[in-house]
Amino acid sequence: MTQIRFAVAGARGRMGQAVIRVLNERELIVATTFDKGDAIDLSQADAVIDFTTPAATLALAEACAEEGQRRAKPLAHIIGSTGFMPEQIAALEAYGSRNILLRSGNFSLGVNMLMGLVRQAAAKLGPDAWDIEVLEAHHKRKVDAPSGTALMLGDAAADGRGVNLNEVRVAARDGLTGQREPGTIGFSVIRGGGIIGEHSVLFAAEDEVITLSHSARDRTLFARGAVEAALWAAAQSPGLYDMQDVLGFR
Ligand SMILES: NC(=O)C1=CN([C@@H]2O[C@H](COP(=O)(O)OP(=O)(O)OC[C@H]3O[C@@H](n4cnc5c(N)ncnc54)[C@H](OP(=O)(O)O)[C@@H]3O)[C@@H](O)[C@H]2O)C=CC1
Ligand SMILES: O=C(O)C1=N[C@H](C(=O)O)C[C@H](O)C1
Repeated sequence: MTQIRFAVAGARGRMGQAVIRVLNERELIVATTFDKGDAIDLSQADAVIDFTTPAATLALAEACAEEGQRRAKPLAHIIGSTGFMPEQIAALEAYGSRNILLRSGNFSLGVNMLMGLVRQAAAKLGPDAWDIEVLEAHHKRKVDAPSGTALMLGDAAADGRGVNLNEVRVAARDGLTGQREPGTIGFSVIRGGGIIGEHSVLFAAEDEVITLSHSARDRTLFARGAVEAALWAAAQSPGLYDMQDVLGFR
């Protein structure tokens, strides 16, 4: 089998550096790396690993599609960037007809496993007795909130209850908020120091609380998952995929 050639976007960033380390450790081919302001040349790459920003990811999706037109096999675009607005997600997903597009707010096995547990718990613990709250904590340099992972966990909880997260989401509380509305899913955010990524989903009833949580100890974890995802994606057809597909959890 021919070896997959990788491009790394956001190469000087925290995740870009971790991805390059993992690719080198695994003796995989790093064909090109680029950052903000660099020209994007994907002519030697089969898969692009992208931990940048929503705007950079959208531009890269277009570059992948244009490069894909020049060859028989489309490019795999592995997207770890978070903080997308709904209209940006729609624009990005349109590239699923031209690129192999795999996006996840968290590439760890643990969080993807947790999503299934949260969905299952939310399906059993109804809104009359159980309130769902998602808590997350990250380092002080993170620029988006709630985290992509928190939103994935919120989505899993909403899915378990058969509702749309956008219709039940409470993003912030401050001042005279009034009592909690039954059926809502609240999000709380902490930013500080070097915290890699802490996520919990609380199911709170009158007399008991269940907490399902995940703690990331090293961001290499996400880089390893993204490289696995890219190796998997390179063998797929154009379409929209996520880490649940890679792990066979769907
Ligand atoms: N899905 C997952 O498992 C994970 C997702 N993330 C997400 O990944 C993203 C990046 O995180 P992190 O590495 O910590 O952030 P950093 O700020 O450390 O890195 C982002 C990098 O992207 C670069 N960049 C910005 N714009 C462009 C552009 N137009 N083209 C190419 N590169 C560009 C930045 O360059 P410059 O500094 O010059 O602007 C920077 O080097 C965030 O959205 C974060 O939430 C993080 C960890 C895990
Ligand atoms: O910005 C980060 O650092 C992280 N971002 C992702 C997110 O938004 O969920 C994943 C991880 O928690 C680290």
